[in-house]
Amino acid sequence: MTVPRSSQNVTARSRSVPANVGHVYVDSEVSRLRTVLLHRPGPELARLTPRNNDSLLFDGIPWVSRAQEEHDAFAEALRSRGVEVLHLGDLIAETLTLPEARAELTAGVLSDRRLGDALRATVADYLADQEPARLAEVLIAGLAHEEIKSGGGGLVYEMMDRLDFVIDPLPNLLFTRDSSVWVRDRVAVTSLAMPARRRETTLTHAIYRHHPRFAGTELLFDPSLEHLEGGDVLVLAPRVLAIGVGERTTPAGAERLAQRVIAAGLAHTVLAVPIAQERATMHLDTVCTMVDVDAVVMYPNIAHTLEAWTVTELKVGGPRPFLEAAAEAMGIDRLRVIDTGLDPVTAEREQWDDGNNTLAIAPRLCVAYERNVETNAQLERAGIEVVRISGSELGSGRGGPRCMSCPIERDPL
Ligand SMILES: NC(=[NH2+])NCCC[C@H](N)C(=O)O
Repeated sequence: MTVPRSSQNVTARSRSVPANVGHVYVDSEVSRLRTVLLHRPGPELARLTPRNNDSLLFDGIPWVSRAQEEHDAFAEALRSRGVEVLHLGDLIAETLTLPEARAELTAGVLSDRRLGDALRATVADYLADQEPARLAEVLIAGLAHEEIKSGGGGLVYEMMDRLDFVIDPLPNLLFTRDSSVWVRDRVAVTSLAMPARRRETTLTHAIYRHHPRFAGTELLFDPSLEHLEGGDVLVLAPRVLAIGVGERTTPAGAERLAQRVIAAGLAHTVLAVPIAQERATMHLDTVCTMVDVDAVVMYPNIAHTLEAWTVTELKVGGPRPFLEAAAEAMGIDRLRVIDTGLDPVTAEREQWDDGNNTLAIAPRLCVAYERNVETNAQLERAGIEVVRISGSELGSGRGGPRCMSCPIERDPL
């Protein structure tokens, strides 16, 4: 397997990463974005085949080099607007230079019960031989049976197909939104619901606890807790969160995060928003993202039927219309919905292609996939500047600019 460009750069870049620079602060969806975590896709995408793409949560087989070009353009669109872009692959490789973190991440992979003792010992030896950048690549792209020479004489290795995975690949790492989420100066390392994604949070968990850049950061949530995914968490306004509850985040996950942010004084109100439990609406951010301090772009077919339960320190109330509950919690008269005015079929097509999944760089300035022509035109008519990126390959994983980004620092509102 060839080493992707991102990994080749790891050592060069790692030397320049200063420890714990600046404060970390996210208390809005839209204020000026300063630092964001992305993942440049690499060889993990080349593991996708028509046999495994469904279980690996991709709707097609992406053309890897084109996906990388699209992603580079996305990163450049952010960088050229003054946003610092951190790459998950670099952070993992840097974290792996620390013996304690390396031991923890290796143990995480080796605890897979499918391995059995003999193969586990062989994989342990294989991993021990890899330098940090290559080990990071293995943890991300996985390892196939054919890449290791023997199985230590055990049954598991003998019975595997040569193309089976000894370590599963993580193609959905691309969607950095889901595996961690920042609320003010703390980070919630999430608890991912789908088996294909669970191991992602061993990586984010290790980064936030070991990487010097994040030294001293308190964790709000960890992967052993109830299911919660970052795509479901929206910071509507300072101290106001919305949490989608559906295919990925459970009511218990939403309740746990609500308790914690309220107890820590990071939020006074948390809205729990039920969304249809289906692939097209796997996270709240597939149907609704913020584009201004008081405006959202929303899937028109549900905009006026979405509901919310309101959780405060004192009580749980609801359900009521989401738009009403949100405006009240945010202390504004009205949460504007950018009326995409689309016919139901266009709306459904563009929702599927992540038309509602925009990433705000600043109020009224967002990144969106170019293919959602109608939604973008309506955003512009409503005064929102749209930075268009192509996503024909990236989109095959069903995620747009918001899913592919984890804001670490935004200016205070
Ligand atoms: N925040 C998001 N909407 N993320 C999209 C994640 C897509 C990914 N293929 C999954 O199914 O998990």
